[in-house]
Amino acid sequence: MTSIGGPVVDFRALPKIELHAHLSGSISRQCLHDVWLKKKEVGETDLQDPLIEMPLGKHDYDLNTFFPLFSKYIYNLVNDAWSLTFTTLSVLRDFADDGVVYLELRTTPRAMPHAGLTKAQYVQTILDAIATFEAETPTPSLRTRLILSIDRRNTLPEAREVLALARQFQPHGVVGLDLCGDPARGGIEVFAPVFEEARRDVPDLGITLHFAEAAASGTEEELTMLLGWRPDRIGHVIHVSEAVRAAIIARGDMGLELCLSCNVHAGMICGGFESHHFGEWWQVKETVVVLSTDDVGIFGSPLSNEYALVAEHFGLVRADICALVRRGVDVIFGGDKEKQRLRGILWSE
Ligand SMILES: CNc1ncnc2c1ncn2[C@@H]1O[C@H](COP(=O)(O)O)[C@@H](O)[C@H]1O
Repeated sequence: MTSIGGPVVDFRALPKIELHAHLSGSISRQCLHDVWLKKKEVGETDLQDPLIEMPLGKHDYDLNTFFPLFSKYIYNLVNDAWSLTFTTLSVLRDFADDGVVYLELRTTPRAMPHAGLTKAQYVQTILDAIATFEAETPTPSLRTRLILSIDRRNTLPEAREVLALARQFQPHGVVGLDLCGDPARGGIEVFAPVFEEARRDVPDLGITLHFAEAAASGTEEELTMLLGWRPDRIGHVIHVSEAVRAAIIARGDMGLELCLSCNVHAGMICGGFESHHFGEWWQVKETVVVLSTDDVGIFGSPLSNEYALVAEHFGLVRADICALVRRGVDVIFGGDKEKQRLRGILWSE
């Protein structure tokens, strides 16, 4: 709650939309611990307790220590249909409890050979968990859609497979395609044909790209190429030159998924919250800023807290906060009907 410059805002009660949340990074440590306990009981894991691996309260993972959390730990723990369903349901519950009413969850399709799960079954399992969650909630206010991610480490055939899965599952709740992964990994120009095909052949599939997250992925050459793939939204948007900034503005109505806590805790920007580039963008009329959590399980800041942070550090008052949330609706991938539903739910003032 805050009373800065106007009536108090209960940020948790404030209905919010979340457009940039990675499934595996959104799992709470307690939930990972519960999975671990269950697997330990039946002798299915030799992994260390997640609460030791990632102690509660530790959020200062930088880009070197962050990515291995997935490849070396979380992917080895969440490695079958049961744990995938269990963790997905827990993530949905956490977002709903935090007042999120529309969620675009993103994930990299991952085969689980040890459990006999293909990438298609991985996607299907998550969509089933979303359907179960919506069916079990008496008056479901949270609606969830899925974005499939291409990881920068993927090969071209793997990237093509992600697009094929997105097309296959589009009628069942997949609404977009993402490019994510370690920004230190170069060579992403190989994915150009995949994103070009998506834009050309599946125009109603949204495209969002991790953009200028690190100096290595913030070269003029890479960013010009990424803008050439005609994304609807871009994420992080940190290392941008004046020329790229102008190109983003000139595009008009580009969604900017900004993740304050992630960027500050991971040391991706210089300085604290008050120096975050949210301050440079949120009043730019030609773009649409959407606050996002990125990986709430790792960085520990739910979406309600991201709103509290911008109120505290950038002086947004209640009317600004409500306008910021409402504006985000323009760039969701969930279609006009969902936009209409959201406009009826979100606070006007
Ligand atoms: C700094 N923030 C970030 N930047 C880039 N990629 C990120 C990320 N946070 C998460 N991921 C990507 O999402 C995967 C985990 O979720 P899923 O298994 O796909 O659900 C990570 O392996 C990484 O590739």
